[in-house]
Amino acid sequence: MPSNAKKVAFAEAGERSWCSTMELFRLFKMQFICHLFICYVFLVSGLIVNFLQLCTLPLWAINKQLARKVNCRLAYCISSQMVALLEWWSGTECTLYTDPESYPFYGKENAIVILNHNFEIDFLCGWTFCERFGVLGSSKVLAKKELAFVPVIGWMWYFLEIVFCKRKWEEDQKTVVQSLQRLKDYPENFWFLLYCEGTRFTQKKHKISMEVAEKKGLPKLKYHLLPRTKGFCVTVQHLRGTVTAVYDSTLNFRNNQIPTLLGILNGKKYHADLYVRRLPLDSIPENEAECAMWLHKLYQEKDELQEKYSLTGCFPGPTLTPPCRPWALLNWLFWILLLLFPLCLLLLRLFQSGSTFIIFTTVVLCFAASLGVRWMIGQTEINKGSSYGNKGGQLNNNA
Ligand SMILES: CC/C=C\C/C=C\C/C=C\C/C=C\C/C=C\C/C=C\CCC(=O)SCCNC(=O)CCNC(=O)[C@H](O)C(C)(C)COP(=O)(O)OP(=O)(O)OC[C@H]1O[C@@H](n2cnc3c(N)ncnc32)[C@H](O)[C@@H]1OP(=O)(O)O
Ligand SMILES: CCCCCCCCCCCCCCCC(=O)OC[C@@H](O)COP(=O)(O)O
Repeated sequence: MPSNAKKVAFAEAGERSWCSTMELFRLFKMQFICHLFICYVFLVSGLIVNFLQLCTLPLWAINKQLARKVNCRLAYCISSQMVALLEWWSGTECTLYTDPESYPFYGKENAIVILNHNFEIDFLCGWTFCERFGVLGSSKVLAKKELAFVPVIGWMWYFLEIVFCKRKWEEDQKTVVQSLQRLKDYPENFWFLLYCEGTRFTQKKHKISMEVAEKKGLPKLKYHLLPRTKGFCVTVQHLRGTVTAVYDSTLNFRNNQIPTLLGILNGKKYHADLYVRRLPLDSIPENEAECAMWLHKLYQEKDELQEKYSLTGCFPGPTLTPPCRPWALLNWLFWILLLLFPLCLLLLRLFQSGSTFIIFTTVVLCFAASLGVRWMIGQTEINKGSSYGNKGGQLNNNA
């Protein structure tokens, strides 16, 4: 055989074996036992971190800023596991569309991030960008109160000084303002995420919110719910001087993909596109009514941008994607290695004991833990979402 033909045959054989290895790996990622192990690592490491966070309580009294910094690092240990799952396990790609003048500011200043709320994993894509710009441990959000009770993540948020709301303004006003005031001397750069639509997009919620828009004489939106302005205005008012810009962000997935956390766990690869526009905070009116109108106008512009994306399949402007960093993966590997040994030891002891009762109890415990994680994943599922926004024209229509 001529040497060129040999080289081609060799390359083809190499490619075939690479493809079958990848196929095997794809099948491996879909196995329940893998998911069980990932969930075990997440739960046990998460509870260890929650416990360590609890241990930092006395430090708050002695050195508050140090306690906050320690808690940012501890929180990173949990949230970066989910980022590693997205980036390294599922191989999901995230492309950033933004202008080169704004790029150097990302991760170097405090900012309010406004994001559309259509996807079950939009928070996770947000976290990925936080990770790439080095603000994952300190990232904040105006979150619904129900999430504070989710083990691991919700408990971690308590120590991160996340702002919670009941989505009942009369009850929220005081606590939200107090929580925002506390962030004024935060020792780390942070991004404060606001889903101004207040709930995930569903056809029903969209129809109702457009009826509200009509009543208010506001233009109808095709791709967004009508934004709730109170949270945004109060955040701008109380973080003025602390935060320097608003990042108007719009997220989409290529080829009309509908990503889910279960899909990520099964190793399914998605491609996210994020468009970010940096708007200096000084450009936002101080007056509350004007600030609310500013937000409505922003959502009208966001809607036009979505229309362009749905027609062309991409956002306008250059892409400047920050590279994937190894730290999330290294943190995950650290916990895997740390927790693999006690698991093996436990299983060995279990089978050595030969006790049907102990084996049965362990199986029941594993089943209960996997149900627990399934419930946590359920928190991200839109069809299990709240009924907030399902009734129009009322001030308080929480689930
Ligand atoms: C370079 C890279 C850049 C970016 C990277 C991207 C992101 C990364 C950033 C950070 C990541 C950080 C963390 C992420 C991790 C996890 C996050 C996960 C989830 C948490 C998210 C949530 O929980 S969302 C739900 C909670 N949050 C919110 O609701 C926020 C928005 N809401 C508000 O601001 C509200 O105002 C409020 C909650 C403060 C109060 O709500 P309430 O309903 O009580 O009062 P409102 O006054 O707002 O509403 C009444 C007015 O609304 C009118 N109305 C009535 N019905 C409707 C309807 N169906 N639709 C619209 N409007 C309606 C009503 O008429 C009232 O009108 P008024 O004129 O009287 O005001
Ligand atoms: C490696 C990890 C594998 C294990 C996975 C465990 C997953 C736990 C994830 C819990 C994170 C919960 C965050 C959910 C955020 C969210 O999407 O909230 C929805 C709200 O905005 C709006 O709620 P709604 O009004 O119901 O639309």
